[in-house]
Amino acid sequence: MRTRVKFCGFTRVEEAVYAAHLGVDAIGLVFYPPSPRHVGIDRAIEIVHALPAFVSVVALFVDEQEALIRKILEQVPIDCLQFHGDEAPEACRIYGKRYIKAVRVQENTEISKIVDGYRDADALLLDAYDPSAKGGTGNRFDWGLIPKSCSLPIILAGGLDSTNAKRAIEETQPYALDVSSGVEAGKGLKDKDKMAAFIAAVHQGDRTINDRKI
Ligand SMILES: O=C(O)c1ccccc1N[C@@H]1O[C@H](COP(=O)(O)O)[C@@H](O)[C@H]1O
Repeated sequence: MRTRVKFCGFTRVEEAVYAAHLGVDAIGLVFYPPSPRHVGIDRAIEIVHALPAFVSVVALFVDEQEALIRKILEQVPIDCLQFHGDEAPEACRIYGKRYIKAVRVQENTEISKIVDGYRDADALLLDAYDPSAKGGTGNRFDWGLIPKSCSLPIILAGGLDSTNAKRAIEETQPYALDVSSGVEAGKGLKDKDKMAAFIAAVHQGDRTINDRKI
């Protein structure tokens, strides 16, 4: 088993290429204008074209207009969509693309019920709820709220960094980890050392769970 990793919120070509060379599985581009990590179409194209093969590109949207999503998809080679707002299942599937539905988890969130509506999603991303922001907050949520079994692969997000990634894997065994703030030098600027430390922590977590299975 290997836990996949997505680093989200790149705004610079060089940092995305560095992440790819560290072995990240996916890089996220934030097409949400209020975010400090927001990228425009031209910069997104530059970043995607600089990446080596076998690195997936995920486009993150928050309750975005269909026309703008379609415009971005026409111009930027995107592998997967990440819907981080209150998008209904029908709104997520109309593009005919792989998609990830993000859920911002609170004490009373009925994760299993939500999954029923998004059965055709490729994964369910669980992030911390924050009333003042839609994501990328660096906040964690209670991992005890994650269902023990789920019909969709779970991507764990929210406040991850190199100090808790290993434990996150050991305790929740997700399909993937997604991190933004925890590998940054400042909002929208990735830190090479933090990215490398995060990947190393994921390898350690994977070793522990693989050893347990032997
Ligand atoms: O990164 C953002 O700015 C962002 C904005 C709006 C919605 C989601 C956003 N990012 C996603 O938030 C989670 C958690 O991020 P963090 O590691 O806690 O900073 C992650 O899935 C990002 O893809």
